[in-house]
Amino acid sequence: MADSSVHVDRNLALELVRVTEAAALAASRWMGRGDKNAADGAAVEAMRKAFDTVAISGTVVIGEGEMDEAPMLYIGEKVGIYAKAGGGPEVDIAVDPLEGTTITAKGGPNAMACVALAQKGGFLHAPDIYMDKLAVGPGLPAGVVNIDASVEENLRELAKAKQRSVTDLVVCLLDRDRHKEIVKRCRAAGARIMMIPDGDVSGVVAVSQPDTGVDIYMGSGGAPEGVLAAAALRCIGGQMQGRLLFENEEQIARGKEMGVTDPNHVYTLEEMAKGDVMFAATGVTTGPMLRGVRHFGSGAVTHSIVMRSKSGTVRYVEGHHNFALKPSAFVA
Ligand SMILES: O=P(O)(O)OC[C@H]1O[C@](O)(COP(=O)(O)O)[C@@H](O)[C@@H]1O
Repeated sequence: MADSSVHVDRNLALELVRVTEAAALAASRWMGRGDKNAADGAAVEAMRKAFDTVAISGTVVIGEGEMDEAPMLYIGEKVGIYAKAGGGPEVDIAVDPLEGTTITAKGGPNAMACVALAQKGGFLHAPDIYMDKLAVGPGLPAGVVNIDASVEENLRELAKAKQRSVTDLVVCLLDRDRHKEIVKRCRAAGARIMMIPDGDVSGVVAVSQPDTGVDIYMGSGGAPEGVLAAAALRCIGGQMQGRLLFENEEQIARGKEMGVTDPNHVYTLEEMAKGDVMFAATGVTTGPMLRGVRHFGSGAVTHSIVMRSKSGTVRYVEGHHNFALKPSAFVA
């Protein structure tokens, strides 16, 4: 194995942004056109192509599915300049080329293209099932909330740590029937709720961004999205716990193949995304963290974030794309 210090080269930050920009530009062409599969397909294809020019030997560990169900960016696929040639930094990659396919199809807020990168073995190999998630922002005592504690207890402890009342807290969760009980209990405790239609990567990340007003994220969503959110929180700060929600024996067997020995294990942030981690995302539609792609005939403007756990640096990048000089970015 190569020297781990070169695994996540800081110069890769802008390379990652190019990858998420490509996916976002392609997906944005499908905004509001009512076809979530076309939007997703365009993002996947553009992201896959963009990876061909990134100076890594990458392995997709969180991707579009198994090799037999996804033609591109499937779990185990090798990507990057050195993938075939050999050499280069060996890294693991987590992708969600379009986080918020339905949002994009409807022209709603908060869809984005995301990528995370870690040293080999850095990411939890999460099967494509649900994960129960609990997240709070930075600057709080370790273990202030716990996935095994009750909703009421978590709200009480969080309010105490923030020196506020429970009525000041905002809980973010996906608007799903399965969350009715959590919603009922949060409301009964006096907390306020922010329901999002989709896109729990940005829902979780919102706890680390004071501007969003979100204090805590609760509820279940995709496990792959949980790992991506964990990668982002490792960089931007915050606490998160996740528990895989296996629904049947088949899923447990699949989990075992992927290295999950205890189906009830509660994963910490570090267990989901450990070591030196980078996270990049480009907005497809506008949300609290990122502006969506803005098209203007001969070009487009993209807004991206890229961050790294080792340095804690968070960069926002505005890309001005000229379709006359870069026709590949113009994907109709
Ligand atoms: O819609 P479900 O089944 O509740 O799944 C929740 C998951 O779907 C999303 O809302 C959006 O996923 P897509 O991008 O695949 O549409 C994720 O952010 C979330 O983790």
